[in-house]
Parts: sequence; C-alpha cells; structure tokens
Amino acid sequence: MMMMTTGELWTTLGSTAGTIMVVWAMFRQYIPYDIREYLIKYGHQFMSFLSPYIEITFQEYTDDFFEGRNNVYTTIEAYLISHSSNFAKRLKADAGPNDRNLVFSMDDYEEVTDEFQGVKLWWSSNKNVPMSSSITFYPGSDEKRYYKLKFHKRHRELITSSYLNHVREEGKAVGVRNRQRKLYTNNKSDDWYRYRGSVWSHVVFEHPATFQTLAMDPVKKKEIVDDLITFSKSKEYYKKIGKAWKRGYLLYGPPGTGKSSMIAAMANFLDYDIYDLELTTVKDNTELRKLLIEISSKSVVVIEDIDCSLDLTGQRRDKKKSKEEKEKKEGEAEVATAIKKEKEKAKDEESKVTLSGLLNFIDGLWSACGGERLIVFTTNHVDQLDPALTRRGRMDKHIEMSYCNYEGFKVLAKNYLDLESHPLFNTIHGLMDETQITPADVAENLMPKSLGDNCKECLEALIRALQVAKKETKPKAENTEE
Ligand SMILES: Nc1ncnc2c1ncn2[C@@H]1O[C@H](COP(=O)(O)OP(=O)(O)OP(=O)(O)O)[C@@H](O)[C@H]1O
Ligand SMILES: [Mg+2]
Repeated sequence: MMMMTTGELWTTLGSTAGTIMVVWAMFRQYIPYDIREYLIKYGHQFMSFLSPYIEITFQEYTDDFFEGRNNVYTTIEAYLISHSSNFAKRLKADAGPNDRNLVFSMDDYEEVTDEFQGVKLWWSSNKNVPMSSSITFYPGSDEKRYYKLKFHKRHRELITSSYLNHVREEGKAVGVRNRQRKLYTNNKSDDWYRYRGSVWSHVVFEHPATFQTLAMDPVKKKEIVDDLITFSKSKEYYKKIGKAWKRGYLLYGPPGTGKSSMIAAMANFLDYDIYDLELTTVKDNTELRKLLIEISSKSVVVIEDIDCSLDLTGQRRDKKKSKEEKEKKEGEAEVATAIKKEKEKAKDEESKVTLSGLLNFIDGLWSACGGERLIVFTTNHVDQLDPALTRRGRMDKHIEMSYCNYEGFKVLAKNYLDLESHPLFNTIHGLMDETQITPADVAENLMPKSLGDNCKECLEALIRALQVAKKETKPKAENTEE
C-alpha cells in the first residue's frame, strides 16, 4: 500500500486544483455561450436526479411589484434568529428591541441544521448578486436574498405540511416578541428607491404617552380602553360576521386637547405599530392602494387633520368657485386668469386622492388586507367633514377630545407634580368649571419653569393662566349668545 506524506498530498491537491481551473477556463473560453447554458442546465438536472435531497427557496422579495418584503421570508428569518444564534458560526448583529440588546441572525452563505420530529434539515442563507456591470448609486440595493431549505426526499410530506407550518408559527411569535415597534411614514413618490422598494420609511416608535397619563373624563377613557380590548380579542368574531378585522376612530376637538397623545396611547396599549399617512404627498388612488398593501397587521393607521389633508369637503370647493366667480365679476380679468393659472399649477402638484379613494381605503375591498388594524382620523373641525366620511360604520367610534375639566386636571397634577391634593385645588376647581382651557395649556403651566420651582408656584402659575382664560372665555360666550 502506498502512503503519501503530507508534502506529497499538498502537491497532488495543488495540481488537481490547477487542472480544474485550467479546464474551467477552457470551458468558458472555447465552448459557445448557448452550449454552455445547455450543459449547465442539464448538469443541474442530472445532479438533482442523482441527489436524494429536495431544496426549497424562499425569496426576500417576490416578483410582484405590489408585494413588499415576503412575509414568509420574514417569519423564517425570525425563526432562524431564535435557532441560528446557537449553531451558526458567522452571525450578523443588529440592535434588538429598544436598542438594549443585540439580536443575532445568520450571515450570508451560512448554513445551520435543524431537527424536527427526528428529521434533520439544513437552512442556508444566500444572496444573488446581479451580474450587470451597471454602477448603482445605492450599493446592495439589487442583491436578492433568499433562504434555502434542504431535506431528504423521504420527508417531503412531513416538511411541506407540518414543519413549515411550525416554522411560520414560531417565527411569527418570535417576530412579535422581538419586534421594535415602529413609526412609519409614507415616502414621497420620487424617493422610493431609498428604501428598497418600500413605500414607507420608519423610525423607532418611542412615544411615552399612555392612558394613565392622558387627562380626560375617566368614564370615557374606560370606554375607549374596553373598546380596544374587545377589538384586539375579536378575531374570530369579525370572521364570523364576515367583516374585515379593523376599527375606525374619529378623534375631534380643538388643538392641544390630546388627539395625537391619544393615538400614541392606543398604540402603546395594544402594542401596535403606527403608520402616519401623509395624504398630501400621496399622488393618487393607485399610490394609496400601494401604501395600504404594505401596512402590516397589528397597526394603527393615522391620518391627521383630515380636513386639511384633502379637498374632501363639498363646501370648501363651493367657496373656491364662488371666490373665482367674484373675482371675474369684478372685472379684474387679468388678475383672475393669473390666479387661476397659479391654482391649476398648484392643483397639478397637489394630491389627487379622491374621497372615494379614501373611502375605499377605509371600508372597500382593499381595506381587508392585513387585518387587525385601527384607522384613526383626527380633525379640529368635525362639522366640516363630508358626511360620507363620518357616517357610522366607517368611523366606528367618534371620540370628542375637549377642554380640560377638574378630573383631567387631577390626572395632570399627579403626572406632572406628583400631587394628589393641595389647598389650592379648591380654587382651581372653581375656576376650571368656568373656563375653557386645553390640557396642553394646563400641562404647560404645571411644568416647573426653573429648577427651584415647587408645586405651589406651579399651581399659582396655573391659577393665573386660568384667570386670563376666564376673561377671554367670557366675551366669547356672550358673543355666541347674541
Ligand atoms: N388630554 C391630555 N392629557 C395629557 N396631556 C395632554 C392632553 N392633551 C394635551 N396634552 C399635552 O399637550 C401636548 C399637545 O397635545 P397633542 O399634540 O396630543 O394635541 P392635539 O390634540 O393632537 O393637538 P393638534 O390638534 O394641534 O394636533 C402633548 O404633548 C401633551 O403633553
Ligand atoms: Mg395632533
């Protein structure tokens, strides 16, 4: 028997590798492209005929333009996060929830094994780098990542039915546990490319508002909290009655009464993401639909100041028309045309989302995508909205956020000053009943202005503000009576 020394072994290996490279170079150089393709294709088929393994790939992005990141890919990623960090040797680290800890996932071209009911399988993460020589401005944006699952032919049935379901379920659970809640906003249509095809960009959502810190009528508050709890537990119920699992809220009231804070409190309470939809930058209904499709479940979709976002109100359009007519009548034809041109130009640039597009968004066929979703509209002028928008069924619940009363003040005093009672509370109680002051104003006055300020000074500042507000409220009330 011949024994090779280590040196000889290296020489043999080296020369074999050399031969392979020469053959490969000749193959590429002398065999025409068509035949090469042909050989590679049938080579693959031949190999897979011989191989006892089945491979399934899961792409990060599908070919469908409408679809965003593939859900299956995301759940597998989450599943592998919980598995691969123990087995894989090359890991990618990302900041985890709340930036406190790192979350590890498999790096590209890494392989891990998994076991399911005694069956062994292999997961690998790969990417396709496009061969094109074009230079892109955003490197990496064309790379296509995918996961590959390999297992023995024998277990086809088990894997495709039970195992993959198990992966998806566990992945979803891990995803929800690990996710850092996000605040999304829609990109302007011309800078979509920055976000790998996604029409939303996001930041971490960290608003501290909760229902405890929200000053409002306690009965109303409880009603809203109960409503949210019922909603979040009603998946089966919505299915039974044949409705999309979503709920619409209309928050209305003067500025500074806590509408935006309420939305943050809702999202924090239900552990949902927020999608802040800026309608004025949405070009048209088609774009609205694209945005809608990418909204995941467990989210609050917010359209703030709906009356300002769109020319939705019949009244306002009429006002515009009559204004134009007036201008014409006055004979200032030149000025009028100039104004008109300007308006047309502005109109071209402004959003073309229509009321019907928006209604479709709320309760049309498109609204059912995603599920488990709150849609919240806010406005300062509820009376100016088109009745089509505010009718029951569209906005399931109308919530009025109004001026601060004594109950509200007590919540704020507890939050801001840690006070449950104080001799000055009585004076404040009396003044509160007679004045209209927003919670934002009360809050502002309760904040210590300098380091040395104590509770008494803050309360006195509030009393002064209340007295000023009282003077302002009185003439207003008289005017309205007249
Ligand atoms: N009901 C409230 N409870 C506690 N804090 C409040 C409340 N309302 C307002 N505030 C305080 O006032 C600030 C402004 O409130 P917020 O932005 O929620 O008002 P808004 O109703 O959304 O106003 P706008 O109509 O101008 O958007 C908040 O930062 C919050 O601290
Ligand atoms: Mg607001």
